[in-house]
Amino acid sequence: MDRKDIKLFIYHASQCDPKKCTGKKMARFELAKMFEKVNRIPRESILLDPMAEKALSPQDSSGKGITVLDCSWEHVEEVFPKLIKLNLQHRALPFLVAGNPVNFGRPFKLTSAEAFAAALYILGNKEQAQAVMSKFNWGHTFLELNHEPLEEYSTAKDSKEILSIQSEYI
Ligand SMILES: C[S@@+](CC[C@H](N)C(=O)[O-])C[C@H]1O[C@@H](n2cnc3c(N)ncnc32)[C@H](O)[C@@H]1O
Repeated sequence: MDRKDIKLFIYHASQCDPKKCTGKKMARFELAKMFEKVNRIPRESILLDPMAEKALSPQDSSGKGITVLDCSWEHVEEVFPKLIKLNLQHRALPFLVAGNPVNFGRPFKLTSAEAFAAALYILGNKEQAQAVMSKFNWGHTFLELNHEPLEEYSTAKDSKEILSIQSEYI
């Protein structure tokens, strides 16, 4: 059993199709708190940022929660740099492949829900990761496809070791 659920936050940039948005669905199920103002992002939370220099590892402190930026992939390069001045822990997820039908099999390009599940798994909250994925009919596929790397990442001691494990998969 997970020690304690990690708080999940979504900064929603209102750029996606609300019917397909995985962040909105998580908020509907009360699995994450969603807001549309940058200043609501909890300071010192982990921001899942695909362009971050540092990879997420079990060493990271999740006490202030995990934040995902739910925006269109076309805008990530302009939106993330605007958040640099906030006091957040920017972290990239290591090599994992998408299990959702839109980007199936594509490395690194995960939905918000997959990004949360991956981060929770790496940080040791495997049951919470499964609870997030259980709301999506392709959710089990994401966890099955990535079972081996996720298990390995969850035993890494730091970000450097995460990169060394990742190199076995790339
Ligand atoms: C760009 S949005 C796209 C959301 C999509 N429209 C949906 O319905 O889920 C996905 C977000 O998940 C997180 N994310 C996805 N892949 C990631 C990765 N490889 N590393 C870090 N964060 C990632 C980021 O916060 C990113 O902004």
